[in-house]
Amino acid sequence: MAAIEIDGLTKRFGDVVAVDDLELRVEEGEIFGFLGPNGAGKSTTIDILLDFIRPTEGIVTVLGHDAQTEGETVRRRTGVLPDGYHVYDRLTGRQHLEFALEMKAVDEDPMALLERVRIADAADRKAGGYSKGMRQRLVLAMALIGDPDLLVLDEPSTGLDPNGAREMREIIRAENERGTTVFFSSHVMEQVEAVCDRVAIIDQGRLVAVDTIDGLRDATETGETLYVYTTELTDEIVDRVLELDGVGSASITEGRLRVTVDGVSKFAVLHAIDADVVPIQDFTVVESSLEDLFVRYTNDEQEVAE
Ligand SMILES: Nc1ncnc2c1ncn2[C@@H]1O[C@H](COP(=O)(O)OP(=O)(O)OP(=O)(O)O)[C@@H](O)[C@H]1O
Repeated sequence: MAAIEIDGLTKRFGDVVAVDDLELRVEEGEIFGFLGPNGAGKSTTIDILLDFIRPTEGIVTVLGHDAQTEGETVRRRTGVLPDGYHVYDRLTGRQHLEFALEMKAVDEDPMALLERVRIADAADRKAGGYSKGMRQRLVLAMALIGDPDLLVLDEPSTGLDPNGAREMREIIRAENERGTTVFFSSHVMEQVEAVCDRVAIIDQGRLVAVDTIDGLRDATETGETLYVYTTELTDEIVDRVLELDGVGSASITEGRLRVTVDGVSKFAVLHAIDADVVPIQDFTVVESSLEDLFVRYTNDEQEVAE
């Protein structure tokens, strides 16, 4: 069964089309990345999944329930870490959980929940003194009450330092291993890439790609990019490099020679440049990044729209 099934979803706010005929299927047990630049329609889609807002058109099914007619069941089985969340500065972590458990009439151990998000040692400290990452994890602990089948995380890594983001990813993975499907929205490819099984990229409300991380990587420029520092750099040198075997592209970028290599060893290309074209002083190698792909997909879409 699909954990989330979105079929022909459109949401208009007056003249603004926030979501445009979106089709998406998230399988049970996946960590699914929902990626798009600011304003792409991510929050709107999440709000529709949880029936906080109603679609203009389309059908959304969450955990086998129609999001619109069975919104309450969907929300009961889903844990949500919203983009804008709030903690009470004067309450401790433990008090937050005790309060949330009472509200939901669930009998669980607050400490076990705090342990799952790795802030049990701060259970009796006031949340006002927590770091941003700890506050966020406290809200996540409240979302974990009742062992949800689906976790919806809206921009969970935004504003966290690299350690905080890594810790968040580890917690997400651990929850996923307990059997929870995770729907993870972000506008930063790097954060999604590190944790998700599959990724959908949306832009201006439209789906522009959906694939595994490896599949997306295959769709990017294959191979690697070399940045080569040479004793001399002219258009003629670039033309000569372009003629070498295995060179996909060559150009001058920020005073360096930028070369993409296809199907041959980068050392063969470097050797040929050094021996036949121009002496090499130094070089760096950069793996083609998914961030580049993301920028390309979303920029291309903008060009199409313009
Ligand atoms: N209540 C609303 N009324 C009018 N326009 C809205 C409303 N909510 C969202 N929009 C518009 O819909 C589009 C999609 O917004 P949405 O918040 O879903 O994007 P997002 O991908 O979540 O962006 P962000 O990463 O900035 O949160 C934007 O153009 C936004 O201005």
